[in-house]
Amino acid sequence: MEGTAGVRGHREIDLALLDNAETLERNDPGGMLRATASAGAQVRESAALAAETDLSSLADEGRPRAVVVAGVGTAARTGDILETVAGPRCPVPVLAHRSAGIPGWVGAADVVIAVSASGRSPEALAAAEAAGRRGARLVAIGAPDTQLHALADRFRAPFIPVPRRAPARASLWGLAVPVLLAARQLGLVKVNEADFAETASRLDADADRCRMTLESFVNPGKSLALDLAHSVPIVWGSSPLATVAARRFGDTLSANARYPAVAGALGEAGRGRVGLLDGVYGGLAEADRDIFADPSDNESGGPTRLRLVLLRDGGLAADEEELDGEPTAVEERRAEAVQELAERRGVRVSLITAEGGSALERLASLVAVPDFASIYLGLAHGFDPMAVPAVSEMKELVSP
Ligand SMILES: O=P(O)(O)OC[C@H]1O[C@](O)(CO)[C@@H](O)[C@@H]1O
Repeated sequence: MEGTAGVRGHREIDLALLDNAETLERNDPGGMLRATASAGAQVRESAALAAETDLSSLADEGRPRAVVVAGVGTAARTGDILETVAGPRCPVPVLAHRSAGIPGWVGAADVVIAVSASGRSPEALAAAEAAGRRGARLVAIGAPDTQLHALADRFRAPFIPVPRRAPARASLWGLAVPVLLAARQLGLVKVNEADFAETASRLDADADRCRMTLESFVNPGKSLALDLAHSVPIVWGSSPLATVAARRFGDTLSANARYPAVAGALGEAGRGRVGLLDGVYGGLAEADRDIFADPSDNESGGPTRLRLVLLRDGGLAADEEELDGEPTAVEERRAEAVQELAERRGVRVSLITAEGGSALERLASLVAVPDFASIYLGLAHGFDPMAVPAVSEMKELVSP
């Protein structure tokens, strides 16, 4: 056993590196920061490309029985986004399906949205193939001139092109917008042009606040990265929408920063995982913290500690949602409670509160800064945030 594959970077973070734009640029040869900063542009570009695609056949047979968004990784996250933006009033079930093919019950009454940034994930391809064979309505979304595109053509299904940006996780917004537009065509989600425009502006503004030339103390992406340095991040979302953002942060922390993270819904966590706060990395690790130490100094020599990242929806959810979903007040009380629990145990908390009017814009406001934080955290450890050796090796090992 060799045991050194994938070993790059350094265990201790390099604080100086974060404020050196030239080094940041050099250590990000693939341009992950730039690709992430294009989120707002992706929203505009995808909205325009989707508008050029004839989606009328999707609505021909009326409202479907269910919608399956099929893909893996970032592609599947677009299904979570659709589910949360459609909200509790969505008249049909929306399912993000992450394994190859589609569930056995899917048939002619359903719609399958097959998503793959590369246009060749086996999961999306198998889903498109199965949907076509079973007579389900199909729409495919991803890189043009790919296997997925060819499958859509074969089944005479609409294909919405999303120009390729490697890797897929840098294309979240470019992929999510066509999924929402396909669902809008089916009458399942209320999202309008103003929502897209405001979301794009929000993403632009956050990218500007997180730009590499801006120093850590005024750059929310860099300061969140510093908050998380040498910790085990626990990312909880206060609402279903914030939970999608929390899971997205779990994805990017793993891939860009190579940090383990526990990510999910605070409601669920409150019945079990919140116990982590009492444990070896929680209260026990905090018990012997030097109370005079600089709180911004994540001492690398000390014990590994939890860092709670709480993503709060901010009580902005439309009142009408309360009729069907969980009352906002309950979510807010829970968010207050977990902050209190953390404080009692000395566990540090990073808080991000959603801003904006529409669900999509609020989601963007919870995703943008964490996206940058994951990249800065990886860069501070000397990792190339774009090229992840374990992911490439995994692909090689499983390919036939
Ligand atoms: O649908 P795609 O573009 O092939 O990507 C699916 C997933 O596979 C990966 O590329 C990793 O293998 C992820 O980054 C991505 O989310």
